[in-house]
Amino acid sequence: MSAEPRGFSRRRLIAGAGGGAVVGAAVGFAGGRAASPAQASASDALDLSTAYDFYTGDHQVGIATPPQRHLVFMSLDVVEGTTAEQLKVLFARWSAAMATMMKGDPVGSVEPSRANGVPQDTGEAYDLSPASLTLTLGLGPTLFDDRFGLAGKGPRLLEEIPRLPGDELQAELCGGDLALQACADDPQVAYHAIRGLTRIGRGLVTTRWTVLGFGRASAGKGQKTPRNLMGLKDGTRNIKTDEELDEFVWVTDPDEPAWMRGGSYLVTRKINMDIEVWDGTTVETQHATIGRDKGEGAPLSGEKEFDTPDFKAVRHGEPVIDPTSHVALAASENNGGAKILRRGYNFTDGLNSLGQLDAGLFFIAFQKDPETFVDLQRKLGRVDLLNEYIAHVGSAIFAVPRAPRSGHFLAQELFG
Ligand SMILES: C=CC1=C(C)c2cc3[nH]c(cc4nc(cc5[nH]c(cc1n2)c(C)c5CCC(=O)O)C(CCC(=O)O)=C4C)c(C)c3C=C
Ligand SMILES: [Fe+2]
Repeated sequence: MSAEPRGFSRRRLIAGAGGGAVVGAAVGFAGGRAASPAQASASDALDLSTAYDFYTGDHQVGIATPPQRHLVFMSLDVVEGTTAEQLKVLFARWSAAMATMMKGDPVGSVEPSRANGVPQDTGEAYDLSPASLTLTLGLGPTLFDDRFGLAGKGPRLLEEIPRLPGDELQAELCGGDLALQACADDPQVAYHAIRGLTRIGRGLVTTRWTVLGFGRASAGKGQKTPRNLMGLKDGTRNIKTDEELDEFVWVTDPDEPAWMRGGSYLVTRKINMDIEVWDGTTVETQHATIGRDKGEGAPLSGEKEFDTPDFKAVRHGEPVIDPTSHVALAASENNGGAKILRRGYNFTDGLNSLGQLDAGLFFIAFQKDPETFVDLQRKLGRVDLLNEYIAHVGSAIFAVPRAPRSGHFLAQELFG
């Protein structure tokens, strides 16, 4: 793990949304193996006093960190005419502010002593706990074009994601010179952090697109598997061990720039769900589409959530797990052993122009080689049964530098 939380106070230990186990006890899943909501247990509890350290060693926080409940993700563009020197100062100021806010502290005065003073910190997180806030910086491929004196200095594998099968991308939801990811167990803490960082960048960066995420749709080490907006457990077979992180997530290539070694490549996909259509399908169709059942989250070839799927199992002459189901296509067994770290969130933008629920999965994946994602999505985009119910509308890639040493700042070596 890249960071151990500091401080643990029972005082602030609270149950998860809805009060957890007891409240949900009457709810169950039709269609077979019933989930017991009583499983919503202590592992679901939050400790809002938890604070992560920004200077964590090799890896930035917000990657291997067990996913928090809320996300604010902001893509930004750098203003034309900005110099590398100005970007250097911005990264230094951002790094200092990130470290401060992750401790739960304001970035300067909330209430200036002079009546005509402008507050340095906007104040909406003033009395709130750190709430496990993590702040993560990413650098997009366009940062390394010829506008800012950084051409030729980008990471080796940082290239725009190519057009992929089934893409319905909207330009205004794609790309960006820079990305800021804030994750926290209190949405206001995450929002305050992004607001503060964009304020520090005023005049140098402009906002491009943003996503507010909730209900973490992925599981980290020791976490109960959450559900996405299709009601499916998401993250069961996610990367969870340090060995897998070393093998699939952290950049180790000695030919990569020093500031990238220990970093990773972040891919985002804003994926709309056709929720009304999904909600009108039988549970049997839903199971077949994903290749797992809904209540327990077990592979259709097994009984329990963590049973290893048997993609060769046959019943009445038919494969038990459809080869075009989502998990059959995505599983590492069927992709030469390749794995990615998923760290996505559910999102909603309210209603679309037709009055339908505008919601879906803000998919986030970290990997040492972006080609792993591209290969997977090329396959999924062609034949995944899930495609009937989803549309990829946003896409971006960012290089995530390694964590800075104490007293240094993010991507410092980039500026010579
Ligand atoms: C290109 C990568 C992937 C995209 C895009 C993606 C979208 C997507 N996924 C779900 C729901 C589930 N995915 C599950 C497993 C799973 N998904 C991917 C990759 C992408 N998903 C992988 C690599 C895996 C693991 C496969 C395996 O090893 O078995 C699951 C099952 C539970 C789990 O293991 O996490 C669900 C459910 C949605 C709804 C979605 C787009 C909206
Ligand atoms: Fe998936």
